[in-house]
Amino acid sequence: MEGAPGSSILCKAKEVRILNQKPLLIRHAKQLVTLAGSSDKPLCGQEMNDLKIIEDGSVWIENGVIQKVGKDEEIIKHYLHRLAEADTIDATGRLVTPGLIDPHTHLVYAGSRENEFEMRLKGATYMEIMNAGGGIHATTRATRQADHAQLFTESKRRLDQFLLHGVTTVEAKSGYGLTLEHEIKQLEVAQALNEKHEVDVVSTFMGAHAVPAEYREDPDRYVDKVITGMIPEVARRGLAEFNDVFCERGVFTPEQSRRILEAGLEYGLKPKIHADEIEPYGGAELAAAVDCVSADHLLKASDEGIQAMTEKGVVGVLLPGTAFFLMAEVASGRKMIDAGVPVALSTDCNPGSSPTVSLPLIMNLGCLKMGMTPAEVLAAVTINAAHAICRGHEIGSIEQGKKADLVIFDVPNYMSLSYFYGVNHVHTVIKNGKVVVENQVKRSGADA
Ligand SMILES: N=CN[C@@H](CCC(=O)O)C(=O)O
Ligand SMILES: [Zn+2]
Repeated sequence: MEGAPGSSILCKAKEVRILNQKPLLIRHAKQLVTLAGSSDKPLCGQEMNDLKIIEDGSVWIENGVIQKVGKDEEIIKHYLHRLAEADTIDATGRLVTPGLIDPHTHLVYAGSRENEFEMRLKGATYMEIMNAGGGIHATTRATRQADHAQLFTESKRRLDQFLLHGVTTVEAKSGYGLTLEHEIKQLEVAQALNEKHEVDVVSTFMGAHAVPAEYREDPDRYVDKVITGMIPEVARRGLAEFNDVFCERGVFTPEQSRRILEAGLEYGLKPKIHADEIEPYGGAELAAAVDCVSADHLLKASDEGIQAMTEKGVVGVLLPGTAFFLMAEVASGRKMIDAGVPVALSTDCNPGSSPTVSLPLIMNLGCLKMGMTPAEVLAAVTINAAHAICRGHEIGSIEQGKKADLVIFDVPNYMSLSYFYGVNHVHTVIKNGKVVVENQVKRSGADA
C-alpha cells in the first residue's frame, strides 16, 4: 500500500497562491494524455475513448499553472529563450496524465473493520452486520471516541497513500459522527487536511450515512435533526460543498433522502446520493429528479433510472472495488456508458466495504469487471471525476490555465496502466507545479 520501495513524499506545505515559482518543463512524454476540451461538461459515450494524446509531448508549468502543452519541438521553440530558467524532467518513454481524482471517499474515520471482513467471508452480509450494530455503526463509535489529532493522523496516512498512487484530489465525506459535534469534527479534520496536505480535499457532509442507534425507533426524528440541526450549521461554518445521503432500504427511504437533499440545496450544498447499491430502490431516479451532481454505486439501478440520469447529465460514480470487496456483482459500467451516462470511477475508500486507496487498481477492475476500455477508465478518473466534484474547470485535464497536477507513470502508454494490474506505476507526481512524489528504488553505487 505504501507504493514501491523507495517512494517518498517530498514536499510538506501546500501553497495555495503560488507566485514566483521556478518554471517546470516536462519533456518528451511518449504519450501525453491531455483530455483537453471538456472543461465545460463531462465526456459521454464514445467521447470517453478520445483522450487527446500528444506523442513526444511536453508541458511548460509556471506558478502552479499549466502554461503551454504541445509537441516537444513546439514547446522548445516557444520557450527557447527561457530554457535555462526551468527545472526539466525528461519523461522519455513514459506516460504523462492529469493527476488522478477520486470523487467518492470516506477518508476521515478512526479504526478498521477486519473482524467484519472475516465475518463476511464466513457468510454474513454487509447489511446483516450493519443491522446488528456493526458496519457504519462500529466506525461511528470509533470515530466519536477519536479526537482531532488521532483522526488527522489516521486520515493523513491514507491521504499520503493516495498521493503515492498518483491521486492529487479526493472528495471526502463525513458520516461517521452522526451527531452535530462529531460530524463537525470529521469535517474540520478534512478541512485541516486540505490546508496542510499536498492533496486537495473536497468536503461532503453526509450526516445521512446511517440512522444512529439512538434513533433506531424513530428514524424520522433523526432526519429532522439532520435537516434542522446539522445542515444549517455545517453550511454556516462553510465546512462542506456537497450533501450526500445513503438511500437504501433499511437506511434512508427515497422520501427521506429527497427531504435531506432538498434541505441541503436551500443552504447551498450540492446534492450527491449513494443510490441503488444493494437493491433497486429508485435512487437513480431520485438523483435525476433533484439534479444531483452525481449518483454513486448504482449496482442495481433500473433502466429507467439510468435513462433519467442520462437526460439530466448526472455523473454516475461507479465503485467496482466495493463490489469486488463485498463479493457482489459490479454496476454495469458498459451499459451506462452506452446509455450516455457520464461515468466516473472511485475507490470508495472506507473501512467496511472498500479499504483501498489504489485508484489504479480500480481502473483495472473497471476494465476487467465492468467492460470499460483502458481509455474510458482513464477518462473516468480524470476529467469525468473532476466533473463529479464540480472541478471541471480547474483539474482533470492537461491544458493551459489548469492547475499543474500531473502524474508521470513508468509505462509507455495508457493501455499499460490497465493491463498490469495491482502494480503501482507512479514515477513522479507533480502537484501545483511542484514535484511531490518521486518513486524509485534506492540502490548503493555498487548495485546501481
Ligand atoms: N454504502 C454506504 N457507505 C459506504 C460504506 C461505509 C462503511 O461501510 O463504513 C460506501 O459507500 O460503501
Ligand atoms: Zn460511499
